[in-house]
Amino acid sequence: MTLLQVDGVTKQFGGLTAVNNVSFSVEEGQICSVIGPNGAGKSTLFKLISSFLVPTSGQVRFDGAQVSGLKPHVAARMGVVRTFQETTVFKEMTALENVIVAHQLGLQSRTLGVFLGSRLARDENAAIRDSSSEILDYLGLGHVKDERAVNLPHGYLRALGIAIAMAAKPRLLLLDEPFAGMNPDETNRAMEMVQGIRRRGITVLLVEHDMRAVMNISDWIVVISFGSKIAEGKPEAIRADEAVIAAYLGEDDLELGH
Ligand SMILES: Nc1ncnc2c1ncn2[C@@H]1O[C@H](COP(=O)(O)OP(=O)(O)OP(=O)(O)O)[C@@H](O)[C@H]1O
Repeated sequence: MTLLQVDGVTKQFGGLTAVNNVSFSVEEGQICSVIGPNGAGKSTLFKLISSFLVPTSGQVRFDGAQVSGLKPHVAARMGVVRTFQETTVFKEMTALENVIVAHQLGLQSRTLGVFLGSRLARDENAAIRDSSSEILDYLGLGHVKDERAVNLPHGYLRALGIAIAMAAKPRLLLLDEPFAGMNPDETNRAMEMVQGIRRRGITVLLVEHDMRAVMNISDWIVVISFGSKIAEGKPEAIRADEAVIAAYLGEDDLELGH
């Protein structure tokens, strides 16, 4: 079943067309990656899909409903959740407290805090704590859950950003360059984490520069260059695609996953 449909999406900034009539779809249960050289328009496309930018033309549909133009938190409530940058992690709080707060923020917007102080609220708080612990355990962060975020190494902080997004119970999780700045060990752990997220039944769309990681974990890859889609397909086909190879020529990290 098609979960996400990107339909002829274009974004112009003044005279510059950052994303040019891009269409593709993501099937439920897949890991789909959007890749492209520097400045190709990946970040812009990511923001268009996560409703942080409104397309100049075209639309994004999720589970049949239009999400482009909605406020990001409304799209999130529908199940389209993006990871949060490290800056939105509360550095002085522990990893567990961060995920609990993320759960509570979601809950607050649903119930307006009407249960506050009630027995139901206490039960709900216990459930939130359990669910938060479970997410951290699942993502391999169980042993650092009582560590303050400020003390966590880079890779763990990234994983915590994913844990925070998981608290919003996504159907589609959008990951913005999840492997950027990671060493090979961290990248391997992060790749396992993404596969684990999919095993939980969550569809994953990631935007990434790191070809190697993308080749290893993706079911489907969409390649953009200068704002336009130049190829899409399975990793083996993308690796051999001449337009893709040409687009990446001259990049420092030309690594088509070999
Ligand atoms: N808010 C904006 N205003 C004007 N131009 C923008 C804006 N955001 C992006 N651009 C331009 O759109 C083009 C695509 O940028 P974008 O950041 O989406 O590319 P990218 O593929 O994510 O690049 P990178 O891999 O370097 O992050 C670039 O030329 C960029 O300068």
